[in-house]
Amino acid sequence: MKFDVLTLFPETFELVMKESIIGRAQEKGLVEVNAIDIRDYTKDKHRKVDDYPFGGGSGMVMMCQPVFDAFRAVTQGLDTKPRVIFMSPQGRVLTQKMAVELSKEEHLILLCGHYEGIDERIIEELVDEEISIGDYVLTGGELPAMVLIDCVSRLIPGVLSSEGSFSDESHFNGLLEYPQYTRPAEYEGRPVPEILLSGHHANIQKWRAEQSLERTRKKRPDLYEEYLKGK
Ligand SMILES: CN1CCN(C(=O)c2nonc2N)CC1
Repeated sequence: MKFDVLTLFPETFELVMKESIIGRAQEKGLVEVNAIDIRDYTKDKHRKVDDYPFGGGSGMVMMCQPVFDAFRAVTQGLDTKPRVIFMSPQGRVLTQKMAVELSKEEHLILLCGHYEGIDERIIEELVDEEISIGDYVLTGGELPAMVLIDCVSRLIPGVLSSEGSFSDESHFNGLLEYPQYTRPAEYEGRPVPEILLSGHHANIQKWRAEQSLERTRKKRPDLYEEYLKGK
């Protein structure tokens, strides 16, 4: 899986994407994350990439030319145009289901905006889909892009140490994950549920399924309703 990220802050990615699971996935050749500096493609002698919005208003808007040329550099010579995702508060909010869908792609281009936004002609011409990580406003698209790369990459076979790692996780099956405990069996008078010490795997699995249902019902009734509909 290849992610080409068009950004004004490539160093942010290099720092975060070489760590932990994503870093190891890159070392294994399972994932490739390329941060492309949009500023390298400006034709302006002052390396300008933004300008004042037509019609007035506060803030600056990212200009077409550097983004179009960065896109062309990344897609030059490709037989097919990769799916282009613009990280935007106006997009569909990212869910695990969308992450599973995206993990089936071979190559994604993620466009990170900054300032007040980007020239609409970029979205009309280059963007296939806008994706948001939540209904709040961030400074730029870099953190949302890293969130997307993280939740998609961990679904790629071989990235997580054991494939079962994510099948019990929250949202994998539409429910929240059961409670987790580790040693000691009692901490300051607080015991671990007996069932987990029983070694009876069938009973443990049953208890965990019940816990997932119950905590989803309590913490996320919206997900619980969806889950019941799907049954
Ligand atoms: C131009 N810039 C505006 C702010 N922004 C977001 O708030 C955002 N992106 O993805 N989910 C979000 N929420 C990113 C893009």
